[in-house]
Amino acid sequence: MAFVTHYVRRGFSSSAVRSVVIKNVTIIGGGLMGAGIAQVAASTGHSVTLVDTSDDILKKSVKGIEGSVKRVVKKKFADKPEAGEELIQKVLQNVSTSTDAGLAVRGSDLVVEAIVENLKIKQDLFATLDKLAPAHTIFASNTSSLSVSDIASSTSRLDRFGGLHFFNPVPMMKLVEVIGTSATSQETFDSLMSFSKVLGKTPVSCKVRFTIIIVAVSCHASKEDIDIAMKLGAGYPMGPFELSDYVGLDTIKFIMDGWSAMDPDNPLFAQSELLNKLVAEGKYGKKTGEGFYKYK
Ligand SMILES: CCCCCCC[C@H](O)CC(=O)SCCNC(=O)CCNC(=O)[C@H](O)C(C)(C)COP(=O)([O-])OP(=O)([O-])OC[C@H]1O[C@@H](n2cnc3c(N)ncnc32)[C@H](O)[C@@H]1OP(=O)([O-])[O-]
Ligand SMILES: NC(=O)c1ccc[n+]([C@@H]2O[C@H](COP(=O)([O-])OP(=O)(O)OC[C@H]3O[C@@H](n4cnc5c(N)ncnc54)[C@H](O)[C@@H]3O)[C@@H](O)[C@H]2O)c1
Repeated sequence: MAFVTHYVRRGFSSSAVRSVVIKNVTIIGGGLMGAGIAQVAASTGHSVTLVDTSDDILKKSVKGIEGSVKRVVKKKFADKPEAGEELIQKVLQNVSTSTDAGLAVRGSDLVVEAIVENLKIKQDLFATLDKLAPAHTIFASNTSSLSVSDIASSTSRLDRFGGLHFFNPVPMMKLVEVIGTSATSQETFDSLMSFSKVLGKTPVSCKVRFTIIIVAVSCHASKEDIDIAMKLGAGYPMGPFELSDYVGLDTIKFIMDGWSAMDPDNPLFAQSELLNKLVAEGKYGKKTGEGFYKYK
């Protein structure tokens, strides 16, 4: 099923409407976020290629997608199990996997990157893909904290580059931040907004930083008290420590290190000994079974 995204070029009448058909989506990075983005794209009829560095990781990604779709179906199709099973199969049929990003992007209309939160690695990936993807292909990064302009700077398609910042867990969170750089064309920005809506998300074009997590990690009250206080006092569904374990302490450390490198004198970005210790011990949170909290 192809989704035609109509847009009006800036300054042209609607008769000049050009359409971008977003049907084939390549997602690079099959971790927490990439697998979730692949799931919602496949669930809305897109043909998805999920790329990661090994078949073992991709097998785990697809297993995670299947488990997540089953959780959604269990609720949505409680009284129609056959229809639910049909949806599960349909979603899985829409997802193919590859360890060759260069090959995968050859047929893509949109490439969404959700790899490790490291600027150089993202830039190197996009520089390679820029030479192999078709001219019309839009590139988007799911980065939490890096400048989309900096990431885009390694490519020649600055007008067809933006940010698509999904929130974790992707199947449940409606919010998507669509980031346009000063070079992003209106067509690209509109296409990313329309694509997010087709996924059933609510796109906004702004940047929200998670200061709450930074402040909490530097607090000296117990993690349990802080989490309880934020849930019961501020209505958060998860406290900052619980959320950090959910996001991944490795990712949070990448973000903190990036911000402290950009703004070394800002006390908000001072190194956290506790966070550094946990990451050094491989305790990344829910994804490794232990972070600030232990998981069964
Ligand atoms: C230093 C700077 C740090 C920056 C950090 C990076 C920030 C990043 O860039 C932005 C973010 O993402 S920030 C992060 C932003 N994100 C947040 O802030 C998240 C805040 N947390 C929440 O919104 C809720 O706790 C959850 C929705 C996660 C869980 O819901 P809950 O009610 O608390 O508890 P529940 O019992 O678990 O689930 C109930 C039902 O929901 C369904 N379901 C759940 N997960 C599912 C999945 N993955 N798939 C499918 N379905 C899923 C399922 O039906 C389940 O029922 P079941 O019978 O168990 O199958
Ligand atoms: N975790 C969150 O809550 C969250 C939320 C929003 C945005 N983000 C952003 O999304 C991105 C991914 O975060 P995550 O939590 O999914 O990380 P993750 O560690 O769970 O997954 C990253 C995946 O990328 C793969 N990868 C790394 N380099 C690669 C390459 N060159 N080619 C292909 N695959 C590669 C890794 O093998 C891994 O499977 C980061 O930029 C992060 O800032 C994370």
